[in-house]
Amino acid sequence: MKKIWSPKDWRSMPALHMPNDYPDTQALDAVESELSHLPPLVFAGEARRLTSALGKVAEGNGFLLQGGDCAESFKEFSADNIRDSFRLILQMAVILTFAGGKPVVKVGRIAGQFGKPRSSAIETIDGVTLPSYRGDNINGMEFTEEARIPDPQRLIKAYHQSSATLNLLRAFAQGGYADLYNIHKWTLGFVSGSPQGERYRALADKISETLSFMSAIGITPDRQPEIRQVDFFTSHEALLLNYEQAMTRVDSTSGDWYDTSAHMLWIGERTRQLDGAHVNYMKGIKNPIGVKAGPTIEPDDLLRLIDTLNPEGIPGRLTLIGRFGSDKVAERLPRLMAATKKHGSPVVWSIDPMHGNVVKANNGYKTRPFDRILGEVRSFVDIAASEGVHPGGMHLEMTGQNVTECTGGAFALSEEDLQDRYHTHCDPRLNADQALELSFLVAERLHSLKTAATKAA
Ligand SMILES: O=C[C@H](O)[C@H](O)COP(=O)(O)O
Ligand SMILES: C=C(OP(=O)(O)O)C(=O)O
Ligand SMILES: [Mn+2]
Repeated sequence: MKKIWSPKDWRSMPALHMPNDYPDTQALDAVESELSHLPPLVFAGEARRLTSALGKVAEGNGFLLQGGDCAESFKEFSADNIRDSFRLILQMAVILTFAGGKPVVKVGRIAGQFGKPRSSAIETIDGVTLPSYRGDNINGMEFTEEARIPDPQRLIKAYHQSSATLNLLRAFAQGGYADLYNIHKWTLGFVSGSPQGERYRALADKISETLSFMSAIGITPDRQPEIRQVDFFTSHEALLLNYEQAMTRVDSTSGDWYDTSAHMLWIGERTRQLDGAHVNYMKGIKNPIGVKAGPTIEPDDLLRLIDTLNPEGIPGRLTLIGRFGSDKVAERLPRLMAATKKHGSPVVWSIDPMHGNVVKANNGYKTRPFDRILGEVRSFVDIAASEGVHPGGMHLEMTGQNVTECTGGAFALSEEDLQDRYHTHCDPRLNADQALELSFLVAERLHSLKTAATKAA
């Protein structure tokens, strides 16, 4: 008889990258119990709506834009930061929708993206060695012995920050801010004078003209509420399975298990072992899920993951997030796409051009050159076209703030510039200007693909 899945089954399996050095395990148990009684952050019906939107992407009728911080933090938590990330995603979505002529599904790496898997468990500075920082929901970033001790109360704080973040996002998405008639107002302060700001303004002018035309022929917001509001979804890496387990609830309408900590969850590159705890947990929840696929994955491994995570072949259930590096994508991706196409189970193919393109600058900063990021996305689009697969999405680490963390872009940020505003708690993010530039360049590629397909038809 088939064993019935339970949200705690993962506990008997190898769980990589989970902290096992909480000094007080009873305090951790108490926190997990407290979390399991706190209200859900998202509802099953919303997660199902995202699955269905992603199902359309899997069919080739849409594009997934997923992005946000590498690691959210307690320190950078503010209404302005949330607004800036939200409007950056809206702007990017407008650019991509206009070029592709297809709906853009908007998913933030936000309201729960705290825990980080690290390459090394320890960090040494000036001869002092301490445990690595692992995300604000585990320990503190300051380089002191005390800060680096895991504290379970941080999970509670992260829950409440996620809840407040979601509350504001829902208000922005549904309460008028995302109204397409506001399209000019979304321009971020520091971007407004840049080449990308100019380009965005020209696009916004065109859209405003279109809205006036639509209104003149009777297509008004009271008839088409989509003009006034957007669907915006949240996501994070399902790394801390004790937190995810505590947020897992049975949906009363379907009787299915949902992880109510976010609409979409994904499995990281370091925790996608077929017989590991993370895959076991993720196969039982009904949310739409993603899995990162890096340069070491072979087609057979990927097909086994697809069969395990989406045995019923539900469209929109599974997103594959490639992250190879601009120098490896051409060698690794074609055979993976060919294999998933032949296999036939529906997937969304997305690209994360961030995690395979990390370099260490001469001054020690961890950075990512804009050209490599762009290069990986362009290769992804071209490879998908030649394999007959839909280039379904893009997964980015970015912020609405004017940071200097990735080199290059229209302002040609140099390695020396990195020290000016390097604020990330983990990996370097695209700033708003770089993210808009990338969107325009990717949009051009998607547009020429669309034009070529129309001509061939
Ligand atoms: O975000 C992804 C990983 O957590 C991150 O790239 C790890 O960084 P590290 O190599 O500095 O540990
Ligand atoms: C940890 C991450 O990436 P990956 O699992 O692809 O290394 C991440 O997306 O922050
Ligand atoms: Mn990262």
